[in-house]
Amino acid sequence: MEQYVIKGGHPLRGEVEIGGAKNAALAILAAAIMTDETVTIDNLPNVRDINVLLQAIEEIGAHVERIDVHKVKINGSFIRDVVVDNEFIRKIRASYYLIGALLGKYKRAEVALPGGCDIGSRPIDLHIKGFRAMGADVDIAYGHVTARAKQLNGTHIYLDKVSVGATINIMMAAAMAEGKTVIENAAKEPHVVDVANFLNSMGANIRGAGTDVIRIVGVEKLHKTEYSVIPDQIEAGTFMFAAAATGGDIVVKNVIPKHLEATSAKLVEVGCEVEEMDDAVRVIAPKAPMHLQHTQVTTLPYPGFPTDMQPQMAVVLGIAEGTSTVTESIFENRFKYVDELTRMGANIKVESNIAIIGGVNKYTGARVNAPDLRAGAALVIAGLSAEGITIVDDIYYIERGYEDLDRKLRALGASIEKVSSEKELQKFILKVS
Ligand SMILES: CC(=O)N[C@H]1[C@@H](OP(=O)(O)OP(=O)(O)OC[C@H]2O[C@@H](n3ccc(=O)[nH]c3=O)[C@H](O)[C@@H]2O)O[C@H](CO)[C@@H](O)[C@@H]1O
Ligand SMILES: C=C(OP(=O)(O)O)C(=O)O
Repeated sequence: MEQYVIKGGHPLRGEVEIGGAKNAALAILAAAIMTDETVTIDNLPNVRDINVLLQAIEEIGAHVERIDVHKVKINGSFIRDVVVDNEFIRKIRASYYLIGALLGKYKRAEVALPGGCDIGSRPIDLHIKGFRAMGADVDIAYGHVTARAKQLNGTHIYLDKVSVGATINIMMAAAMAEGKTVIENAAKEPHVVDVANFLNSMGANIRGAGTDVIRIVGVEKLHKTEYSVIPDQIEAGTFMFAAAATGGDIVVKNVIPKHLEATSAKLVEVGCEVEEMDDAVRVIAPKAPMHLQHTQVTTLPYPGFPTDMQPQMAVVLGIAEGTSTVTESIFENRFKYVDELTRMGANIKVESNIAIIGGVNKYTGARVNAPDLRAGAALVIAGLSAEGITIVDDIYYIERGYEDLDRKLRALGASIEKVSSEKELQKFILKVS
């Protein structure tokens, strides 16, 4: 089992390059099978979830050619099967996009129920409501979602909750349905816009992505394209908070600063300087962490503060002066890092969906478990700012969504190593002691 071992206390300095957005790339890879022509996708993050989805696409017959670790060519004309299931695909969330993609193209799909981080109950009722409204029969049995339609028809759908997954999934199916679909109360996240742009580059007719009403006129066929995925706002934000927690000064490159506005605003509230450039942001943190100031944050759909940044922000607030609150309004089980952080000296009380955080002077190193992807990243940040050695177990979760996190942090001056044995762990400890 691999672990991160971190010797805290080094302010991050220098430049870091951000990769492609995992949550955009996953949907785009699924959508790529909707044409029989070859699609080239660049700026993919080289992370576990992407590789799992590519394998699943290959297993149903699509040709996947790896140009390099960030670029693939996909040809969906060889697909012979619409049943998607293996032990890995069951663990990722974005498998659900294959329902929309296969249903749109072949009018039938059978896909294992999605997994993903255990951050709440995460139903897919809105996805199903959308497919049914387009005329599909949808059943869930034996751990599979089965959807079939003689013909998919455009429809008018109101999403009762703002859902990224349902918005994108319905948009994909509707791209090849008969007639016009209107999605109301749609999610506005940058990756929704990126998937719409990708589909449009294949000949789809989607308007309004990025607003809360998306209009799609179905087309009969989609065609080849070459596309580059947008930068990952969550990876970028994670580095920005890591700079804040360590009293650092970093330039985060290859980002779209507009996508980072909520994160930047919160960093300014806690006392950091944030400088926006064309495709980069610089974060300059106050030198001693306790010079950070308390604040309040509530997670909300975009353009609100992202739930995927909530644990990382909480770690920063844990070493800020005064009492802060973090309200999680999207997922009911996203405070699983609190017990771990408490073992590092944090003072956090959770009441319902609110974490009340009393700032402490510093964290102290401990052995902690990554309970999920972003909580794991948050514990790495805590380790970077802590006194002493922190060992983060279960980094499998972190690698679902971060490419080379340890290498990128080391390039910023952090003392962090990925180890896979007790011997390697002891060697690192000896080296840094
Ligand atoms: C692979 C991927 O892109 N994952 C992201 C996606 O997850 P995911 O697509 O699962 O999240 P949604 O935006 O759909 O969920 C938002 C809220 O709607 C609820 N809901 C959703 C669908 C549904 O059919 N019924 C329902 O009740 C969810 O339980 C949640 O409370 O968006 C989340 C919110 O930005 C992010 O945290 C995840 O990183
Ligand atoms: C929750 C996340 O991913 P998933 O939806 O794939 O579990 C995330 O990216 O933070």
